Parts: sequence; structure tokens; C-alpha cells
Amino acid sequence: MLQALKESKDFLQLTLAQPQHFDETFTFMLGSHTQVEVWDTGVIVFEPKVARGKDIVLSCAVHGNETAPIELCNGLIKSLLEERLIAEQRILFLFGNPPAIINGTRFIDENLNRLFNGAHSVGEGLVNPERIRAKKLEFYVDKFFSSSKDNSHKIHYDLHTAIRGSKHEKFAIYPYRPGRKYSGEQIMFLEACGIDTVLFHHEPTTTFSYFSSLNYQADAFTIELGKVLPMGQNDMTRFIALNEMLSRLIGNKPLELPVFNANAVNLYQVCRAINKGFDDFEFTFANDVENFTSFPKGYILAKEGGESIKVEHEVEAIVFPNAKVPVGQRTVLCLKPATTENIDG
Ligand SMILES: O=C(O)CCC(=O)N[C@@H](CCC(=O)O)C(=O)O
Ligand SMILES: [Zn+2]
Repeated sequence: MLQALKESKDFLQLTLAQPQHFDETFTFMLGSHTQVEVWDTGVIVFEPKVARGKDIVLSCAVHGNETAPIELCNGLIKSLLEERLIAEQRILFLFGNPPAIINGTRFIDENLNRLFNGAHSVGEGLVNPERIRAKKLEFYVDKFFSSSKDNSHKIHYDLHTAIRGSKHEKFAIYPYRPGRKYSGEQIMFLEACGIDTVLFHHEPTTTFSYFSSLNYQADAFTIELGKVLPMGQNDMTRFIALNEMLSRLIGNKPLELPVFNANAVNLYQVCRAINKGFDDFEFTFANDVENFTSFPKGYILAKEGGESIKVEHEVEAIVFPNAKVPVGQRTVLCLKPATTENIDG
């Protein structure tokens, strides 16, 4: 495997050749500057000899059919392996769900992004590949962040694409963060990446980004980079700014960020998550209604169990509507405009 990676520099190819797990781990040097450690299928770490105080996790393919982030991450890994990009920060790359990448589906048995923070072991326990992988991914993130220097700046960008079209093509979800200010600097970094919209989540979740935020005080985000497309069909020119900013971050090059400016971004507060209560849950609006479409107070958004679910605030925008989730899971997030008092800087 070591030889195959050294020759191809294609970590995605290696991952998809053994999607369940790697039988062996291996380590090698890039020149005398960076140690590369392969911990498992889809799990690769770059450890620079001299690191500059940031520990970065870049994950993708937590949903297997969200391909643009996979292509982007594999490109960054290739640049590092080819030494066109030299890491000056520690970085862990994760391809979340390799079997689902091969399958071209969001997941095989269960939505991986509902299984973090220990949810993988609740109830029936580790009964399917996603539950087993969620536990392993938690372990790898813990291993990575736990071996960082004291006071290092921990960052986790969990990269996704959305099922439907969106009024804001690229947007980030800032996980629930009680007692901690939101980082204006991070929001301006995202803006420089072409991600001009941020949603502040209102409650704990079982997502990967919330896991890193809660347990390691990481600046962690779920990041949506456009619409789901099959592998190879993404217009990668739409990610030039993101690729450039991530390369600068990894290579410790100047980020040249402006001070926080609320006018440069769209900020939304999640006001509620509507969970599915009954099998007959259905939305009243069409499947092609875009994320961030607004509805007025009293508008019937959905029906289930003979009841109507209505808009509660003057106006609410919707994001991630999906009626085809198991009972108990989130069908949609409702949003209102956010205030800026909890943002630092
Ligand atoms: O487009 C959709 O409906 C889903 C896109 C997606 O996978 N979004 C993430 C968001 C996670 C979060 O709330 O931080 C998900 O649903 O897991
Ligand atoms: Zn996703």
C-alpha cells in the first residue's frame, strides 16, 4: 500500500480499493519536513517537523454522494504528497464513509452524521457499518487533537454538499456553542473562501462538527459547498477561493482577512428543528423549492398525523427540508435573521 500511494499520490484511490478498513497502518517522510501517517482507510495525517500552532481536521464524504468536497480534499492531499504544498500546520484528512462513496449514496444503512457524540452506541449499538465508522472517526479525531500542543488552535471543517438548490450556494452551520462567543475571524475566513452565509445552530446535535466543537473546543463547522453531483461532474472552478484559502491555512501563509464585518455575510439563527413525528409527514411545498426560501407567519409548512405545522415567526426561511428521514429525525431547520452580539471581533 505504501508503494501504491507513493506512486499514485491518490489517497482516494487507495481508500476506495479497501473501503472497510486498512489491515496495516504506515508512516513515511516527505523530504525531511513532514511525516505522513496513514491510520486507516480514508484517514491520513500530515505532521510537519515544525508546526505553527494550528491543528486542522478536514473531513468529507460523511455523506458518500457529496462528491465535490471529496475531489477537493483529494486534490489537497495530492498537492501535499507531491510536495507542491508544504504543510506548516498539523492536518488530518478524513474520507468519512468510503463504502457509501462507492455506492454513490448518502449512506449505506444509517445517516453517519446523526451518529456522533456517542449516538453510535446508543440503543441497538454498533450494528451497522456507519455506527462502527462513527466510533472510529471519533477515535481518530481524539487521537489527533489529543496529541496537539497545549493551546493549539483546533479547527474542523466538515465539508458537504446539499441535496437541493439554494439561494446561498455555499453556507456554513456553526454548531451550538453555549458560553462561547462565535469567532468573527472564522466567519471572515469562510467569507474569503466564498462561503458567505452562516447559520447559528440553537441546540446540541449528533453531527460531526458539533462533536469537535463540544469535546475539543474546536472552531468547527459543517460546510455546504453547493448541490450534490456525481463524481467528476463538479465544476471545480467554483472552489478556487476555497482551495486557495485552505492551502494558505495548511501552508501557514498570510490569510489577509479583514476585520469582522456583518455586512459582508448573511447570518441566520436556527429558531427550531422540526422533527418527524409520524410516517405520513409531508411538506406542502414542492421538491424544487430552494434552501433559504422564506415563508410568512401562519403558512402551513408541513402536515403529519392530521395536524398542520405552521410558521411561528413573522418570517421563517427553511433549510435542508427532507421528509424521507426516519421518525424522530430532523426534517427541516427553520431560520430567522441573526443578531451579532455573540460574535467576537
Ligand atoms: O441537503 C440536505 O438536506 C442535507 C445536507 C447535509 O448533509 N447537511 C448536514 C448538516 C449538518 C448540520 O446540521 O450541521 C446534515 O444533514 O447532516
Ligand atoms: Zn451532507
